[in-house]
Amino acid sequence: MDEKLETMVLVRDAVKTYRARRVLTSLSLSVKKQSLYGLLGPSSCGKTTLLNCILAVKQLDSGFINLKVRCSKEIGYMPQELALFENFTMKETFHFYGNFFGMEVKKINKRMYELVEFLGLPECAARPIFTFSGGQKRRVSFAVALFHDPTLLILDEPTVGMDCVLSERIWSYLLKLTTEGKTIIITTHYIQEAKNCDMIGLMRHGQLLVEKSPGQLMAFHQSTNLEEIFLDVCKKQDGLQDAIDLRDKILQEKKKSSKASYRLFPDNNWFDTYRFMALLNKNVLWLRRNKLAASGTAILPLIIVFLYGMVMGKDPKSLKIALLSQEISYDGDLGICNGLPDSYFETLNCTLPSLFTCPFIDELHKRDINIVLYKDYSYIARDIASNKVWGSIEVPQNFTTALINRIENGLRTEDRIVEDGILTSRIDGTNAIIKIILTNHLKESVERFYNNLLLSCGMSEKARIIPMQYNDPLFGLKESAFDQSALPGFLSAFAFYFTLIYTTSAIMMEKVLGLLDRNTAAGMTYFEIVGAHLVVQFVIMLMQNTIMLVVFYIIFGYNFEGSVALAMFIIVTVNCVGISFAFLLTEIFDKELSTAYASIGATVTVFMTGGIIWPQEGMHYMLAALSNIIPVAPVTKGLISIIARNYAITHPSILVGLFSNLIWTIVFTILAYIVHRINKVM
Ligand SMILES: Nc1ncnc2c1ncn2[C@@H]1O[C@H](COP(=O)(O)OP(=O)(O)OP(=O)(O)O)[C@@H](O)[C@H]1O
Repeated sequence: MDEKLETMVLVRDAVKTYRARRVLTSLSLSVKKQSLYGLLGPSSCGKTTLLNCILAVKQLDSGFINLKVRCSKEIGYMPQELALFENFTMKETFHFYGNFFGMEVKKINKRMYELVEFLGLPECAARPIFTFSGGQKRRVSFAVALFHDPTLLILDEPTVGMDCVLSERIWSYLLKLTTEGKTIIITTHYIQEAKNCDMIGLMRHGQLLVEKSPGQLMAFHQSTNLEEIFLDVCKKQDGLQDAIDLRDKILQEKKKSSKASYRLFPDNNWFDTYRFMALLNKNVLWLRRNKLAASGTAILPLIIVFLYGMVMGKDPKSLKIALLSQEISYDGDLGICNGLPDSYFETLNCTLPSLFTCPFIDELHKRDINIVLYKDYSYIARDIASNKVWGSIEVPQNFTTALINRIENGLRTEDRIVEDGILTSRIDGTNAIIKIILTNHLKESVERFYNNLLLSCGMSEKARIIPMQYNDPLFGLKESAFDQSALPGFLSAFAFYFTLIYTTSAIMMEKVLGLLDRNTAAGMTYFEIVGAHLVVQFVIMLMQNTIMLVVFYIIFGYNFEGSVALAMFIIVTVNCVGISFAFLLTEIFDKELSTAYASIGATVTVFMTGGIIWPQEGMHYMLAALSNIIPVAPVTKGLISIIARNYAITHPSILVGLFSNLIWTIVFTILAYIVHRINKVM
């Protein structure tokens, strides 16, 4: 059989819907080997969708596609979008695709010079592509499709943005390629351009209206103007619209029972070392080219951990408290309390040298509380409202005498006198942490003041001691510090966040630019994308984890009881959850912004449910039960066990965390793969 008459691409009864919207309706098309096939039609008629289905980037709902190629290497695809790494130079771009297709370096260079010359591209191959003009960028994209000398070329509007001279050159080059054995499918809006094609397919509303050679079309419609012919064909289709609608209805019914089938590339491996290495080099090169993003992977963790070390858990200093003492006259300062001896209580003997307001104030000063004297409560209320003071303490008029009376008379003290000897405080509740800290300081100050007072009044130590003794904790620090105890939780949440944002941004960039589709059409598999990103991500996450551990435990000196290697291992498992979740998000969303919102939402959820900001024991009981299975939450307990308790990997709290991370990594990866498959069909 004459090879030229053999069919290279055969599409039969292709039906494709995007959600409920039908884009291809029972479309059949056949492209002969070594021919130039022009697929023409108005915008949105479904040309790109058809090409994507031919390239197996998308799947038909029903119908049949057969390609006479042995592997994806035999196809060259130029998408409508640029689909180029614009930070790469032209040379790097050609080398990436050359390596991707397993070409030798010598051959890559030879091909590069040929194409640069033919397409009139800038001589300086070392210039990044973003410095090129729009037309030059399109020519680089065209060159990429031709680069590995494929047998079947699929070009989606290659001449857009090119001047008529260049466009003419490209058409004659394409014709020359067909004489050299190539088959070409080309889409264009410029209908007249297609007069050079061997065959023209006129598409409208997802259907192929006509499939004839330009000569046949012109003879049949007695016109040399393809645009006129196209309009003529469209008018006839409009006349037939009712019949077509009826046929569509029948087809819809048929579609439910028929399945799509493909005969594509039998030897398209799920993993190819050339492709993998090219992708890996590309990821490394991308980091080298994007110095800002690369340095961000180190600077962001540094900034965040330094901020944590400098901000979290530090006691608020010089908090102002209003003092309204009816014992001491208001004169704007605390001069009346000046001159207290250092060993005040030892010389006091329940009386002099001053009123008891003063030693109490002294205790507050020792805790860095700033006392401001007031003469009237209305001023205090005004200043609390405007945040000038954090609360108030009121000292009754006979505070000193009432206290002495109470100490001397014990249980016999009258109620009225007991009341006169009681301090009243009112702390602003708008900031819960300051309220807790101030209340604690007040309690400690009163306790110490009262204890010393009892001592100075000669009360025996046995009677003075409060019936509670606080021993050192078994684990953790004696002085409970929020920053120390919250650190394991923050470590795991940060590890999740850093990997999530890096992975989502790297993949979304490629997706939005159309690079994922271009490379998928060129044979790149899901496993190769994931693998190549994992290798780079692994190095980055080890660096980020090391930065966090070094800054927290060496520079800031937080307490670390357990094994650093085990902590690192646990954090790496959190990274794995972050990466797999990132893959899922990038499959679900098409826009970078949506992925960013989802990443922030997920990180906030990890912070809220991981017992980091507030203990899990305080959660709603249903959520508290769920927190044991929410991603990352269980591992926080495991990290606490390592960092504060020096437990081994065999401890149940650590095993549960590891198991949870393993399960979530697997679940997210499987879900990402399922959504990836669904996206092809949708
Ligand atoms: N992923 C998608 N989800 C939903 N609708 C889509 C999707 N891709 C394309 N469409 C819709 O399908 C229709 C056909 O789109 P397609 O890109 O195939 O048209 P086209 O003929 O190539 O148009 P143009 O010449 O303007 O590129 C359009 O209405 C488009 O909005």
